[in-house]
Amino acid sequence: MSLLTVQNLGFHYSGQPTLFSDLNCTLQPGQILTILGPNGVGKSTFLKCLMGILKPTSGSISLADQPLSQQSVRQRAQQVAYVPQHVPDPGSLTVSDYVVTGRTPYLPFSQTPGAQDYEKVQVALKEFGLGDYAQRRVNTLSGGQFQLITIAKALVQEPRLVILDEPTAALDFGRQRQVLKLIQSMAGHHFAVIHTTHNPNHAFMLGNTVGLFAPDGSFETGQPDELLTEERLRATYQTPLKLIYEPALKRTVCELL
Ligand SMILES: Nc1ncnc2c1ncn2[C@@H]1O[C@H](COP(=O)(O)OP(=O)(O)OP(=O)(O)O)[C@@H](O)[C@H]1O
Repeated sequence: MSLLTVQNLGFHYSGQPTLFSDLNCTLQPGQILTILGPNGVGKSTFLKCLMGILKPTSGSISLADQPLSQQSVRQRAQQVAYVPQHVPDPGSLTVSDYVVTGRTPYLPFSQTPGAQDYEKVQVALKEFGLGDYAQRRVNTLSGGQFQLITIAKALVQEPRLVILDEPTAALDFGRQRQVLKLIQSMAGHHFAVIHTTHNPNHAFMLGNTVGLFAPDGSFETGQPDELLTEERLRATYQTPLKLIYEPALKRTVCELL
């Protein structure tokens, strides 16, 4: 049984051309799917279909063998956490009060979070080295700090699948590594993770599975070393680049020329 099964998925915005029309993939617990593709090809749109935010034009999505469309919002939220590219401004909440909203799918109607929920928040914040930020107002954080907080909120949701749309976009080099290591650690704890990135090196670093959108919207999955050829990456990004096997790293790196 797969955790996630996507079959023949298609989508177009009303009155717009088709973005993708036959997208297929499966995901098991502990698997990481790194999604690459050019700007505007439909990566975020695909993630929104997975979250039930957008209704696919065709095809099907099942979570733990149950069609996504038959699951309640609460059921879905207990299984899947999503960190969008643009998170709505949470105003002047403290970091702690913002992150604890990740516990909402587990709280009985109109019940406020308790001590156990806040403990989970502290654990998640410490994981990011942000334990001291608990009482800071969210609207006083930098863009990168806020991005980490949104991932911490997804973690306290304790889902089976974590979907992250460009989680490293606002992060410095060190924080990027921290998030990639966190993704690896989540997979090690049997979470499945789907994330998008514009850096092919993230796919080579994580290994596991890569999903590549070609400029025409076709989508293929495979092992990074097999799927990410120079030819495919050049065609994807319409730019000269080179793949080099780096023995000291024991992996391939992608360099722009
Ligand atoms: N609500 C909308 N209505 C109409 N078109 C939209 C809407 N949202 C996105 N699009 C268009 O759909 C296409 C795919 O957008 P999407 O955000 O999924 O791309 P992406 O691959 O995530 O891009 P990026 O890498 O730049 O974040 C783009 O051409 C975008 O302009």
